Amino acid sequence: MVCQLTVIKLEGYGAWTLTLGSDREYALQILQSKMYADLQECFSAKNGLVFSNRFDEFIAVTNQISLHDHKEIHDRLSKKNEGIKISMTIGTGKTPLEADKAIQDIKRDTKNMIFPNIYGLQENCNVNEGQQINELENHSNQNDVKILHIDVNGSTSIAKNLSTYEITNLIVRLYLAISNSFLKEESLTFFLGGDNFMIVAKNNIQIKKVIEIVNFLTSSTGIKLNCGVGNGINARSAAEMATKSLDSIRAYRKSGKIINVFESN
Ligand SMILES: Nc1nc2c(ncn2[C@@H]2O[C@H](COP(=O)(O)OP(=O)(O)OP(=O)(O)O)[C@@H](O)[C@H]2O)c(=O)[nH]1
Repeated sequence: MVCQLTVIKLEGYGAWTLTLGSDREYALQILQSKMYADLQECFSAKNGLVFSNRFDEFIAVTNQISLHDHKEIHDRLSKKNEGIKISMTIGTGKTPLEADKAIQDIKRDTKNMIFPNIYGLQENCNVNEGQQINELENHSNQNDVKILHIDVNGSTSIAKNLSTYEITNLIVRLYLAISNSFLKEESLTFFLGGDNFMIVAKNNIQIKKVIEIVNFLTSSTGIKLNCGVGNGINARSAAEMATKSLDSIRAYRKSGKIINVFESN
């Protein structure tokens, strides 16, 4: 039962932004969104999923993605963005929060730099005959990844009498409430756009607990939420199942059956 996360950071970014002068914001926004697109393309091709955490750093769920794969992506993106230093730190834990905290410690110690600007724990790597470290021991065939896809039930009608920015304010408040509740369960929430959130959850969270949290969020915010739960051997397959579960909730609703939390597999 292991969650593998990779934090991707733009290193020395703050200082580098100053070299662009004051008329820089548009350029930074273009760079950050292109970087996110490139990372999502590279990691999703290997069945991972990247969340744009704070725009200048990204959190990817990388179960089943090897150190060698990371190096390949790192080389490709470094070549494409020569002025910018990218770092990747790979960490594992029993829960997503534990993996995130491990990353913090791994990055602090330079002896954990396995390749230039790629950090990880040596003991998580196999050494092959050529004494080259090239694989993380992460090829579990178990459904280690659990992802929840939450969206607002009927957001189109809720938003009818609100302005664009008033809707944003509502979504931001909702984001904070979801993040706070799931962080207590060592699970990490990300905003996807529109009225959608994904939670990288600890894989032994009970469905009973998820229902309790979703009901608490609905009663404390006054906003009805639906939550699809998915499990998979990697992030993409877990996210696919979570979205499938959410689509099932919509299908049930159409047939008159109201369910707000559903797990497909
Ligand atoms: N990232 C992401 N965004 C989505 C997805 N589905 C819908 N959206 C976004 O969410 C917005 C609202 O769409 P819906 O959630 O379908 O609308 P709704 O009125 O809430 O309808 P129900 O969810 O069926 O209750 C859309 O404009 C999209 O921006 C999805 O699977 N992923």
